[in-house]
Amino acid sequence: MTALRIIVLGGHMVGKSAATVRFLTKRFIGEYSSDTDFLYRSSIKEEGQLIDVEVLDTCAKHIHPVDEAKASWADAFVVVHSILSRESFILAKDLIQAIRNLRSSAFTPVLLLANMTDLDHRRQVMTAEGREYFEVSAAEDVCVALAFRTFLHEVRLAQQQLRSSSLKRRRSSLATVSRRLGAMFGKKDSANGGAGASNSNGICSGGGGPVAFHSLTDINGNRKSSLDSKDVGKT
Ligand SMILES: Nc1nc2c(ncn2[C@@H]2O[C@H](COP(=O)(O)OP(=O)(O)OP(=O)(O)O)[C@@H](O)[C@H]2O)c(=O)[nH]1
Repeated sequence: MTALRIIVLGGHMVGKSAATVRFLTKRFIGEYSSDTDFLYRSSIKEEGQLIDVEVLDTCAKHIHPVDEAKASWADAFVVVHSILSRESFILAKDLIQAIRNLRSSAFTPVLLLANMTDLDHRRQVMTAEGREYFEVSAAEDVCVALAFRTFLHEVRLAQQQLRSSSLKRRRSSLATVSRRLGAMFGKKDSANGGAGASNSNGICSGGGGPVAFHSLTDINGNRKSSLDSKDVGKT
């Protein structure tokens, strides 16, 4: 079984734990905790192979939410902010910079989650600004699983490709997977009676309007993929 280690980072009360638990629902071992870092272990099936996933849900109360030890422990990073808080968005960007400074690895996948889209009327952070990311609602379970699953999928691919140490081959393969995922979620969307759809900008929309925009960035801020996947609505 292959292991994958993920750290979830972000400001206070942005929904890190809610998103983590939502993703790991029915699989997580341990308790929901908001006062300390909390490590979840789970086995997730990925293309017929069981992956041992460890997710470290960090506590925003720490002065240094990510240090060298954590940065080198992790294979990948999920940075969460709330669309209701510009401050949390700025912190998310700072955290990505901190990860960049701490990591020695050339490839460090980062997933940005913009949480609390169910409270869109109170939005302070626009989808058009800043880098691309997934928009989710941990409370209403919108796009959380899609975001994590897509991320895990691409991280695994990148790891395999790194092993074969061909940068050119890696880029090409990521694009292929992106297309496959697009087709896969497109089918699911259609099977759900068109509950979700995405426009030409890749913004996913569920029954209630725009809910997700997604991509991966490496630690240098370079976009790792451009997915055309359709929103699966409530995943
Ligand atoms: N409306 C709404 N509330 C949410 C959402 N995600 C989380 N919450 C609520 O926001 C509060 C904070 O969520 P947590 O998951 O504990 O946030 P956290 O980032 O882990 O908090 P810290 O303890 O500061 O690290 C809780 O009351 C959640 O129920 C969401 O998508 N929408």
